[in-house]
Amino acid sequence: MSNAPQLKDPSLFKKDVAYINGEWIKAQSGKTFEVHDPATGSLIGTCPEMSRADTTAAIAAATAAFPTFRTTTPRQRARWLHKWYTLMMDHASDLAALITWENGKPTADAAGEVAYAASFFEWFAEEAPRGDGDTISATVAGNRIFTIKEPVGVCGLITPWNFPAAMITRKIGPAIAAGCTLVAKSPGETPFTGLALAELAHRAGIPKGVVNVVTAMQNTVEVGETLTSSPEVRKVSFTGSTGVGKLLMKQSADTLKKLSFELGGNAPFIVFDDADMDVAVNGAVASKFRSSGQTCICANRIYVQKGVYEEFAKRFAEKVKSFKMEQMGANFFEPTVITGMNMQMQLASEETFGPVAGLFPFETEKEVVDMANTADVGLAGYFFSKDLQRVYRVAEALEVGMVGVNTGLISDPAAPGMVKALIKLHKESFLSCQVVELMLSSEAPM
Ligand SMILES: NC(=O)c1ccc[n+]([C@@H]2O[C@H](COP(=O)([O-])OP(=O)(O)OC[C@H]3O[C@@H](n4cnc5c(N)ncnc54)[C@H](O)[C@@H]3O)[C@@H](O)[C@H]2O)c1
Ligand SMILES: N[C@@H](CC=O)C(=O)O
Repeated sequence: MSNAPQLKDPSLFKKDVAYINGEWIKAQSGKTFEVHDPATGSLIGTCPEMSRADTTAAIAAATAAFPTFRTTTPRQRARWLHKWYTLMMDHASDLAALITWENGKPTADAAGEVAYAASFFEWFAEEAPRGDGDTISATVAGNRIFTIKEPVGVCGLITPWNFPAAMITRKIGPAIAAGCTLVAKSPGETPFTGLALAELAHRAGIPKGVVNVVTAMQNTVEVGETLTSSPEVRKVSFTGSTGVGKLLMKQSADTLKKLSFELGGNAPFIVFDDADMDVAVNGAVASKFRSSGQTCICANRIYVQKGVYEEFAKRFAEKVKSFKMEQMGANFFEPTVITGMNMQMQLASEETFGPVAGLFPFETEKEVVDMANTADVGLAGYFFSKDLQRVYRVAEALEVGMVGVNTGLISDPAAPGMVKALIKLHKESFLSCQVVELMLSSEAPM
């Protein structure tokens, strides 16, 4: 059975070509790889199996484009990003259809991803003109120190299949805003969405060589080695598994690259006795089952205080039972809730990355914070409580980069990863501290 969508604009579906130096080209070897619909296993199409030679050509294009692109005004780069954002929204239904086709996520999730992905271009268009330096008092009387920010250069971007659009745009947005050029390696399982985005970059008028997208499946390691060993590539930004992150960091050592990594998670999700039960149940559903439980910031261990454990488990399981699968089949795993978990079980220490929710009972705040902090990774965490003092205490005690309080959704283009950035208080009051990382070089004295 084929789920091939009828696109309103079929030219967004790019088969057998990738985007280098403003042109749609095949792999130099002529080789291709197959991409399959994860729902049915049927063939979607083929993509170029790019190699070291193709990646080197893409790096050369980005290197040649950089001297001119870095001198464009931030305002002009903001316009390009805005245009790209508008084109994404104009083609939102086609992009969502491509995402569902190659990734398998539900159509509502795919539509949400397109809006989220486009929001990175909108947000970084607004940031582009604000990459100013500082004025600092010097230690010598009468002197002042000025700093300016410069684009770091060619960026190598590597992204995963679980967000075929959003993980690419969250890297390209800041790169373009800062005046960097780039080579993106899209995920082998879901390359067509990234290629459709490249087509929209072309239509937005982004100069040739600024955005290059290479595709590979069998040659993934070779492409990664080329990006990480190239002296022309000044920064690598990677989202994916911790194991591959470690490898890329080692490979980048010889050329001393700047690195930004978003790696695996194992988020604790804590429901205290005093939580608003409706908010907590809805938050757990949103955090655990968004994108079928395949997000790095998914609730992985759901800790529920004993006083509300039974009620929470019943209401949460009822919600999950009411899910309607768009189709059933061998490639789907039914959303599952497991109660009575303990810390010796595998789910307590491993990222599940799927639609399985394990519920752990706990008694005291100290006990749950200790359990939450046993993980060897600390990407995100969530908790639900109406006690304002507990909110600040627990938010600071959790050893994670992002904390959601009374919310299960913390993805936001304005929230930097790996920083305790987002605290959403009960009754919608909102506290946040933002550290915006544009892809800029270290500040140089004027
Ligand atoms: N922190 C985040 O924002 C975030 C987002 C999505 C996924 N993830 C994590 O990623 C994992 C699941 O995604 P995955 O299985 O696609 O991860 P993965 O690390 O296998 O793949 C991610 C990307 O890296 C590429 N890749 C794999 N091996 C490579 C190599 N040797 N050299 C260069 N590139 C290589 C893949 O082709 C893909 O494009 C989970 O652990 C998840 O938590 C994290
Ligand atoms: N980093 C992602 C989620 C990871 O899978 C996000 O932006 O939400």
